[in-house]
Amino acid sequence: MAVEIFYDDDADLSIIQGRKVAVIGYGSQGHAHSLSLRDSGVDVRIGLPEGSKSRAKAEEQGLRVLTPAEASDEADLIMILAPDTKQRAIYEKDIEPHLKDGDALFFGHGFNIRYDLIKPPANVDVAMVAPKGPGHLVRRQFVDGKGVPALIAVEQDASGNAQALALSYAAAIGGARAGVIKTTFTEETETDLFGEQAVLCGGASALVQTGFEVLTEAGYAPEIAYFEVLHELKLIVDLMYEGGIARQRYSISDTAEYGDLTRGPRVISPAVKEEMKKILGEIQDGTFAREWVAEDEAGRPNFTKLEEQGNQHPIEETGKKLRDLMSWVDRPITETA
Ligand SMILES: NC(=O)C1=CN([C@@H]2O[C@H](COP(=O)(O)OP(=O)(O)OC[C@H]3O[C@@H](n4cnc5c(N)ncnc54)[C@H](OP(=O)(O)O)[C@@H]3O)[C@@H](O)[C@H]2O)C=CC1
Ligand SMILES: CC[C@](O)(C(C)=O)C(=O)O
Ligand SMILES: [Mg+2]
Ligand SMILES: [Mg+2]
Repeated sequence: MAVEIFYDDDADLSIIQGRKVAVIGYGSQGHAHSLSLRDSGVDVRIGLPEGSKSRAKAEEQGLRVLTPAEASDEADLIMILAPDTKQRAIYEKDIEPHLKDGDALFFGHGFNIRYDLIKPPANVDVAMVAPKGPGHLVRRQFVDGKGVPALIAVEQDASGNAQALALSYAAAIGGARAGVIKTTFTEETETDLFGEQAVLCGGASALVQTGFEVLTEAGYAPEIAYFEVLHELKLIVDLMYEGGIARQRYSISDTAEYGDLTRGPRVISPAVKEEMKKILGEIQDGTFAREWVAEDEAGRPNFTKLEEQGNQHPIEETGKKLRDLMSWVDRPITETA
């Protein structure tokens, strides 16, 4: 099915400039949206609980910080950029009581609507602006005059103008410089979860760690293994980003390309594809969402254990030592958050 893609010329920035926006949360996405909205001439306030460690960062950037309830009450567009597992409680306590006719409730990811965790009233617009990239790069690219593509979706169009509002918001954070695709909450949620689990985060991290293990367990130097499977991965992916897999293959040696063509499918074998399909099925039927919500409610025991195991992986120690010797590589994640 053909998608609709919108660019800056299709967006009317004055729509979002006429709204009072509350951004709930000031983490990876929250800081990027808030600062870029402000730089685009939008009236923004931040909603954070008293005692939140993000408060100082937002205030240092000159943003007005209120509690989530105060920010929701004052605003007529509320963008929820708190962690997905916290959103339902925040919505019920701090947002829902303050929703008025004509308000808009915005999300940066469709999880809570797709899995029926939040059920907004009929008198508000419900829409999504989901950048297809990490928040710190959403902000960095905006500042550099570029943009990260974004998806927009409208779940509920109470005003009759929700799509134009979402597109205007997306343009204000730089998304329409790169392209804004119209989708649904369901399509965004399922493809985003699949992408991060199977390819971008889960798949890539496991590929790199396993490649490092195979080389070092065979007696090769960890420093060489690190450069080979992690550092150089960025340089190879940069070529894919610029010109697709074809450009990557144009730049590498024909020896590498023959290995790529014949060995790649042995690593990502039909069994791996079957596992990817299973993972997609668990996303589609709600198994993953139920598991993640229950894990969070239990205090994240498995998450914490696995995160710690990842931090202890030998590739991290080797990488830190090498990155410290390349001043241009280990740049601060962002100047702002
Ligand atoms: N990370 C990313 O790049 C992407 C994220 N998204 C989506 O964006 C949303 C936000 O994710 P992300 O930016 O990663 O989140 P982060 O974990 O980076 O930041 C969460 C923010 O919410 C704050 N917070 C925690 N509890 C509350 C509360 N009760 N009330 C108000 N604020 C609270 C945190 O404050 P404190 O400092 O006190 O913890 C923090 O500022 C999610 O829906 C996610 O799926 C979408 C695309 C990409
Ligand atoms: C790839 C992970 C992501 O979906 C993102 C940065 O887009 C996320 O949820 O953080
Ligand atoms: Mg994503
Ligand atoms: Mg995601």
